[in-house]
Amino acid sequence: MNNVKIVVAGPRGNMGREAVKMVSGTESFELVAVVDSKHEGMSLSEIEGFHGIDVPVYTNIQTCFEELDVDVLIDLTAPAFGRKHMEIAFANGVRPVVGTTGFSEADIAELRNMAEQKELGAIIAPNFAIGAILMMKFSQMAAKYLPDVEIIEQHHDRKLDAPSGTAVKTAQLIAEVRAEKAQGHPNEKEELKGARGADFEGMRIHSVRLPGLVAHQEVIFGGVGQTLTIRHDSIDRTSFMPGVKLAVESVLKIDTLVYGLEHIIE
Ligand SMILES: NC(=O)C1=CN([C@@H]2O[C@H](COP(=O)(O)OP(=O)(O)OC[C@H]3O[C@@H](n4cnc5c(N)ncnc54)[C@H](O)[C@@H]3O)[C@@H](O)[C@H]2O)C=CC1
Ligand SMILES: O=C(O)C1=N[C@H](C(=O)O)C[C@H](O)C1
Repeated sequence: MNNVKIVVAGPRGNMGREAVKMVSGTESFELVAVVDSKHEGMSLSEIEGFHGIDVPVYTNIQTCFEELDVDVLIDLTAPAFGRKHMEIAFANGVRPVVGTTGFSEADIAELRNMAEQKELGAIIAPNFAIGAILMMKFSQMAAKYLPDVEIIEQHHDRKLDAPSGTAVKTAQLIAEVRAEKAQGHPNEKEELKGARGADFEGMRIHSVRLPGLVAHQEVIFGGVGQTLTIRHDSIDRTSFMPGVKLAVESVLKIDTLVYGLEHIIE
């Protein structure tokens, strides 16, 4: 089989840098270009940290797809651009693997329709780390028995979206096995707005943003006389790369949109 021809959008970001490294270091993958918010017309090799990676930089993703033969787009940009990039990828017959967070349930349903109309695979994965996928799956298992649950996610202070995509996905998975449930005292009152966090079908989600953090989440269950805490920590962004690689390999074999890597990892 020929090498998978890949474009990475967001190459200078925390995740994009790791993805460029992973793609360049994978024998069966070929990095054909990057899409950046600046540096149009340059070679990636001219940008600090990318010595020897001689591929063109595009600022217009449509032009990139028109000029090059591309199989897969890896999008690691910002919530405002993920959806647009996916639509342009579908229009050009390119399969998107998207780690960018901030998609609504309506976005995902609409994008799934587009993927199916074009018979193209697409993967949106709020978290590519295997440990995080297990944290979500274990949380879904625990919620059947301990339905009172709160989520505390902690991230670096450059993160644009809150709550994190992982926290939302965790709450969605728990909601599949738990009826909507008000938690806390029925007469509780927030003396300071936001003190009880965001409300997802009664589950509270709390977002911490601090320098020094990478990506961490605790799912805390409370029962009579006991608590259970399921915690995952990404202490380095290399934790996400095996999942990105698996998603690229998997997206070539499907013709719909898959939301969440738990559907790919058996
Ligand atoms: N699914 C997962 O496992 C993970 C997902 N993420 C998500 O990935 C996204 C990126 O995260 P980071 O790398 O930490 O952010 P970052 O801010 O370090 O990097 C984003 C990069 O995208 C570039 N960019 C912005 N708009 C662009 C556009 N229109 N075209 C091309 N490039 C553009 C920026 O210049 C920046 O270099 C976020 O949405 C984050 O939540 C982050 C870590 C893991
Ligand atoms: O922005 C990040 O850093 C991360 N974003 C993803 C999310 O929103 O869940 C995945 C991981 O938590 C890191």
